Amino acid sequence: ERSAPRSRPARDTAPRHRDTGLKQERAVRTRGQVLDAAAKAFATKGFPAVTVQDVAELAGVTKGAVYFHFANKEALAQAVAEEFYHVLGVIGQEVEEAGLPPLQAVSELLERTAVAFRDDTMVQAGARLQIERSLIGAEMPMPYLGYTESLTTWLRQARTEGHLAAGTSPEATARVLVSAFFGAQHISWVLNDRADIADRVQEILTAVVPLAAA
Ligand SMILES: CCC[C@@H]1OCC(CO)=C1C(=O)O
Repeated sequence: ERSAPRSRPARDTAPRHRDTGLKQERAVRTRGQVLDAAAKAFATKGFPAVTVQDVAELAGVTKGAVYFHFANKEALAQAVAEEFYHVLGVIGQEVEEAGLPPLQAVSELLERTAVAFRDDTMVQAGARLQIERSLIGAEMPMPYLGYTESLTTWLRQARTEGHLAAGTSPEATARVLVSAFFGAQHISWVLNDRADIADRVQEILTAVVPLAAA
């Protein structure tokens, strides 16, 4: 006769679930530490000179822990560049949520971005990696266009609201602002490690925005 099915004790999911949760938490934390270390290394030494060992040492983890999260140095560069654009995106969202008049939003975006370039290692690393993109044998995010699009949207809104000087192109003005910002942050980085970038960006805004304003 068929044996009565053995009643099995309910699987005790708590410790395992808790254990998995802790493991996941630790993995997420380690990934963040590795990414921050990679940003510091890329920002200060540049992609070609950085080794995975450098990143492991800066993060205080083993090389194996780095390779657990990132297949190689190129993957680290891609992840840092993606995080760079995530940071720029958050700045854009914060300015959007501030509900400023469009020309003020343009200025606010560039002013906050200047501070991020001065103070945020992830941003500094992303900017340097984009300059070194031809040395990185991996697909890197498309630079400049997302930022230009954000500025163009606000400048078109300014035109719709009659705050743009007649004949001023929102698209061209956005490209001028991105080019000027890109150049200013690079020059500031070379000359004084971006200490004066906020002042340089203020000069751009003072020179360009009034010309665009109606
Ligand atoms: C914010 C202006 C553009 C920005 O400045 C440096 C850099 C690096 O690629 C940028 C980008 O990719 O959008």
